Amino acid sequence: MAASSVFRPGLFNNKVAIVTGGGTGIGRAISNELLELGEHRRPKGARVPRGAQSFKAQSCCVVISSRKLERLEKAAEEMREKIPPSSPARVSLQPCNIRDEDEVSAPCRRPVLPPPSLTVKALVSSVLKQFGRIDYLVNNGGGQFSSPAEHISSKGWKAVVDTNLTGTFHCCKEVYAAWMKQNGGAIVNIIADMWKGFPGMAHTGAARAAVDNLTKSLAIEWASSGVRVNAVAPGTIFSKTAMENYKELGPNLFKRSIPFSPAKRLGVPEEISSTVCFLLSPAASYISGATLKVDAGQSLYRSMWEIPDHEAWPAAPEGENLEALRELLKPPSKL
Ligand SMILES: CCC/C=C/C(=O)SCCNC(=O)CCNC(=O)[C@H](O)C(C)(C)COP(=O)([O-])OP(=O)([O-])OC[C@H]1O[C@@H](n2cnc3c(N)ncnc32)[C@H](O)[C@@H]1OP(=O)([O-])[O-]
Ligand SMILES: NC(=O)C1=CN([C@@H]2O[C@H](COP(=O)(O)OP(=O)(O)OC[C@H]3O[C@@H](n4cnc5c(N)ncnc54)[C@H](OP(=O)(O)O)[C@@H]3O)[C@@H](O)[C@H]2O)C=CC1
Repeated sequence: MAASSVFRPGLFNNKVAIVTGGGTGIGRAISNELLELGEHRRPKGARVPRGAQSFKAQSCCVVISSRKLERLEKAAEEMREKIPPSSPARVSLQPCNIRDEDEVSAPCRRPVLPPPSLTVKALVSSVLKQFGRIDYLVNNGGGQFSSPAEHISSKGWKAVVDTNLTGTFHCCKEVYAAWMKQNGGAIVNIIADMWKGFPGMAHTGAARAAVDNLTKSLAIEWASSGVRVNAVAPGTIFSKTAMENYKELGPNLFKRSIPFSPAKRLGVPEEISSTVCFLLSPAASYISGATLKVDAGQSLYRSMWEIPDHEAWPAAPEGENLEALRELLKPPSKL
């Protein structure tokens, strides 16, 4: 049988992608997949086939972007080391805080070292200057902290909503205005398993549900420009960086999540990146406005939030049904 028609050699050749949060965790796996650096695609012990084409096939220019320059530099260097000399794949980095839409800090005219942190507008214009096109946008940069809703400060709420909802909107809007409106393209938004609410992370649940809805609106508004907009909702996905975000709570938070997955294991970023690349690829040419859950069924299963036993609930209305229920719940009479 011929090689997979979904990820055939050269699928992403000459395309340009922006991956926010592209230097760590899920974003790193997406970037690797687009650059075809994914060792995981090769079964253990399998020999590289003659010509080795299939393993550097999805050569693409990937711009990884997030706030922390050092992280980006390290990630870009590691990725570059893996790109075979014969491959046209390129990785470029650009610090940017997706919360900043406009040219608050104007980009420098001459290249400077280190690159300045750009606003979203400046990021998009810099990528267009450098590569001349933007075929794909992956809105993966984001996150949150864990807290009961009653303890989330207004500043904390805004930080999470600004990052995950407004940041995603900024990136979609700017890439559309500056390139995709005239030239088409594909956008994938990373959201979360917030289908049963997100107790313990209410801010992110609200922001991600909003992005799910935004995905649908943009899919329709931008269809006539040939822009497809989809989302991916991951289950609990382990990476060191994701865990470290929760500081000392991290290890326990991720370990504790295992029984709540029908798979009885956590996912890894490479199990998300394949779906994202599918949605970007021509294999998904008839898919828009969709959110794909990549969670082993977690969203259909148990919630991690424990509700303690309590008697605070409003009483049920009196009547024969309540009487029967009381009868059922009566402790068995002693003989
Ligand atoms: C396991 C489950 C599934 C996993 C899902 C994942 O997504 S894994 C992937 C996980 N990866 C990520 O999540 C990566 C990205 N995540 C982040 O960068 C942060 O989580 C962020 C989104 C809050 C932004 O943070 P930032 O530093 O840029 O924002 P800032 O400095 O502007 O702060 C604003 C305000 O927010 C508040 N506040 C902040 N932290 C806490 C806290 N721990 N506690 C309480 N409150 C907190 C605080 O009020 C603070 O102001 P203050 O009181 O200090 O004046
Ligand atoms: N891991 C999981 O279980 C799940 C993850 N997700 C989501 O998937 C995405 C990737 O997470 P994951 O890889 O797991 O965790 P990471 O913590 O490794 O990734 C988060 C990335 O987002 C970047 N980022 C955060 N804030 C901003 C910002 N304001 N502007 C630009 N970039 C930003 C971070 O880089 P920097 O700090 O340099 O800015 C980092 O690269 C996130 O949106 C996350 O919430 C959703 C569901 C589950």
